[in-house]
Amino acid sequence: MTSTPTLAPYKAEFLQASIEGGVLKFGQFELKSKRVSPYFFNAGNFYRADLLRAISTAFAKTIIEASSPIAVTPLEFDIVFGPAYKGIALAVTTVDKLAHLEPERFGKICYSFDRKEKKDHGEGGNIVGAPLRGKRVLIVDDVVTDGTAKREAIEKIRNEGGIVVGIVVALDRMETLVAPGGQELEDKTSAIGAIRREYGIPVLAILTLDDIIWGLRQNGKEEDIRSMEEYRAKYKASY
Ligand SMILES: O=P(O)(O)OC[C@H]1O[C@H](OP(=O)(O)OP(=O)(O)O)[C@H](O)[C@@H]1O
Ligand SMILES: O=C(O)c1cc(=O)[nH]c(=O)[nH]1
Repeated sequence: MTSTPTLAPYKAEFLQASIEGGVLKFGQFELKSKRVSPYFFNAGNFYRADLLRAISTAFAKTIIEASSPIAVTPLEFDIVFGPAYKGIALAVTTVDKLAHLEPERFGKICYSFDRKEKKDHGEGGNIVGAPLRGKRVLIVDDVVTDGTAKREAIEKIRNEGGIVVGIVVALDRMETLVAPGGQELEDKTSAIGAIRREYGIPVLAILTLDDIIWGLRQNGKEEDIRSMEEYRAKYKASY
């Protein structure tokens, strides 16, 4: 069984803020897939200034790392796009944080997000923020469950003439896909792996299930560690 030997300080800080802020909870939760999980990451709970700062810092640092000129394939983008609703705050605050941390490179980076329902009066349309046509777009969001919301975002961006260059999520749950009816599949592919293959784009995460288990081992409860390890052994994807 794999486990992260250590975490970058910004990831460890993000993990700690997520637990302390009640964003990452342990117990029993039914997922969108109908699977019962011993943990749940509710990005809707990042509503307090200090927590928002923790998540935007973690997104910005993950993006800065991936776009470093010394990375194998540096991520290059013009716009950070957050799918409605929870992605909106993530995109806006991440752009602000990128510009703050690296003003030379990211001082003019833009944000954009979609409306869930098209607006047919005033300025109209279904995109708010920077126009996407001809621009390289990086999607940020909380988690990937089955990938439906990410596929919809990709289609919307492409329909507006944007070029999707990658996705960064807060958490990679590292688990296998589930059939629409909730049945387990023989195939051990993850939703993130399926998106990577289908669109040929990088999908990065600030934290993974392995990271959370590593963090719990430092100062978590024995029973949480046990149920998380059992869950990982049962559902871990092969990617
Ligand atoms: O479908 P996936 O790509 O696997 O992602 C699952 C998404 O679904 C939820 O958001 P939802 O689309 O319900 O919108 P919300 O932000 O308004 O809650 C959740 O917060 C994820 O972002
Ligand atoms: O699978 C889900 O429904 C899901 C899991 C999770 O950890 N967070 C979330 O918002 N949704």
